[in-house]
Amino acid sequence: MEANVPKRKEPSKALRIKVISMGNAEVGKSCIIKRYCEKRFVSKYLATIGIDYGVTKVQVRDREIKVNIFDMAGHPFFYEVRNEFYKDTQGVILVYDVGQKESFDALDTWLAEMKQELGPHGNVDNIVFVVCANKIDCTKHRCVDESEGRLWAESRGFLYFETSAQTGEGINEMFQAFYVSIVDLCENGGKRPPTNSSTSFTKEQADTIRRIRNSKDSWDMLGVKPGASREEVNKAYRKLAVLLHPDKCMAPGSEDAFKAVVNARTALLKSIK
Ligand SMILES: Nc1nc2c(ncn2[C@@H]2O[C@H](COP(=O)(O)OP(=O)(O)OP(=O)(O)O)[C@@H](O)[C@H]2O)c(=O)[nH]1
Repeated sequence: MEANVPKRKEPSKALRIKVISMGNAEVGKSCIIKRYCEKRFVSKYLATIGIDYGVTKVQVRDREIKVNIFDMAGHPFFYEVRNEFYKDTQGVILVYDVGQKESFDALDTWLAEMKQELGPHGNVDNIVFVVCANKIDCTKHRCVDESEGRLWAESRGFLYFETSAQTGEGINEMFQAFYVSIVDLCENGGKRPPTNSSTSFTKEQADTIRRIRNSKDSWDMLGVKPGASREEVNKAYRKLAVLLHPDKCMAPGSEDAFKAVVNARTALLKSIK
């Protein structure tokens, strides 16, 4: 007869993962990693030469994770060193400085560099990306706001966190969510699980909000030629209002974009005789 002894749960095998950091020089990649691993902040800038490497252990749910972190130098000079390290990566920490617009604009270039190095068979859909909007303690110099950063990240299915390596704000939360997503990915057969936010708005909505933000005047914002008729303005307005109405669109920045469109239409109708 079988003894009625509850089976002891086998501890899950430790998982080995590789993560890399990416982003322009001086945005705070090394400081974010140091803040998490060593609980300290280094105020003096010491440029990473090529690559820094470290190993750390973390616990996610009941699983032990051995993390190999490759902290990549952001300076273009180190491209030849970096390009060796993109392969076999499960997670990417993509960092920009909220006070430096170029570092935000460069995120696309970083993604392109990685895709190029992974080659035609490499698939970034099987990698967890977390975007860190870093240096949020420097409020006076901030020029990339939260909705802009969040929109960029979430429209690509990436995680987004506001961080300060200096104060520690957002750092633990960011790493925790990052590692949980990587474990989910590994347990999901290597496919990135959908984030809630990535499914709550469409690419068309995200692209439209970005276009509205970058428009140079009210005509441009509504997507009509200068001198367009009232009918053309109203038609363009209705299309945008349906797309961006706050009841229908959950994309970051949609409320501001909707208000801007309403104001643009009012201003144009006033000016058209
Ligand atoms: N105020 C503030 N300064 C920060 C923060 N994070 C990093 N810094 C400073 O920004 C500078 C650059 O930080 P690093 O972490 O070395 O930057 P990096 O992105 O690793 O740079 P590379 O190694 O050249 O790619 C240093 O002087 C840091 O002290 C932050 O959250 N707030």
